[in-house]
Amino acid sequence: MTEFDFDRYDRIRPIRWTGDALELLDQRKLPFEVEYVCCESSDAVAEAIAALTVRGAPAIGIAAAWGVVLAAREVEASDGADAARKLEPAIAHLNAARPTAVNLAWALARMRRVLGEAGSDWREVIDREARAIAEEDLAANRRMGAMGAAMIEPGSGVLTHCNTGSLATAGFGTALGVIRAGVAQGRIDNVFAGETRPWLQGARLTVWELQQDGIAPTLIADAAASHLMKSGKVQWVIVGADRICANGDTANKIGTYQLAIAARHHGVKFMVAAPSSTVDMATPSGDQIHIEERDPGELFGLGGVRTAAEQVGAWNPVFDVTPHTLIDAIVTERGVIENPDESAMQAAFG
Ligand SMILES: CSC[C@H]1O[C@H](OP(=O)(O)O)[C@H](O)[C@@H]1O
Repeated sequence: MTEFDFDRYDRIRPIRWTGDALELLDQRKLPFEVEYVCCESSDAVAEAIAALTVRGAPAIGIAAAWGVVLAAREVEASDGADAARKLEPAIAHLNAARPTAVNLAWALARMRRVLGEAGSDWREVIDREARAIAEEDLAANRRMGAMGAAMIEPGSGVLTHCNTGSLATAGFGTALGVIRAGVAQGRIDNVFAGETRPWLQGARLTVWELQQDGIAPTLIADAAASHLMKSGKVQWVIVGADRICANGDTANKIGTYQLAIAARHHGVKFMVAAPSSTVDMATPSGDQIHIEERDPGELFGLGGVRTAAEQVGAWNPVFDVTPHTLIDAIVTERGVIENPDESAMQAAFG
């Protein structure tokens, strides 16, 4: 990977700190409009996270960290402990914006911790911490890209789900980072992307992102995944994660679990790529993960046009849990865990 030209493959930045405000690339408008939303308060950041203006597990953690910096503009405090007390309502509000991705709580816990230890320079301390969270995420993604790609045989086809690229992170991406690196190294010949209904992260975001890099993806309906695997055109399913538990069970975008079941049935390998900030050793297994349920209205139409019959009921869980037994490899910046289970996770993260 020393030869990898990151500048060529890593140009999208979904989160920009101006020094006074947080600019978020509005993912609700992509791929047709590339427009940044300007957040000048922590409430605006919390709202942007809840509305999916910014989305993707690492990206919402980074945005929330900058949300704390914005909240600090409204507070007078003598030292970090005093500031931490006064900022707690804003931090709690940010934390409640979305429940499943642990990166949000993780980033806010980091901000709380440094505040608690800071003196009168607490404003600079939290500014530095928010910047560090973003920079570390980018570095982690680049490392994961190298390690994940190394597992893929040259000439392979891969299938991915949802959007795990630059848009979902500080840059480069998790699963999509592995795919970018794999394409650049000539290991991956074909990239298939599932639409990812109902919000269409795959069709609207992943496909657009890959096109920015000059990579031509093939879009499939989510329902076509098993048929694709049976055709022999993919050797790996590569996905991101919103929370990885102490036994390796992994929460990710709804539809991931059925991809893992189908992959095992067809002898296709299944890789999860996520930074260590997505690992939650305090949650023993997937049974304890809070699965976000969004507005059933997301299922009733497409692009503002109603497609469902009137007065129908709907259930809209937006994540599911893949049991660790269906995962061949978890890749974080700390290394690769093959056949993850409780003891392998404990050895890597305990
Ligand atoms: C590397 S992002 C992880 C994760 O975030 C996505 O969810 P959402 O679009 O609802 O924020 C999806 O599950 C990705 O795999």
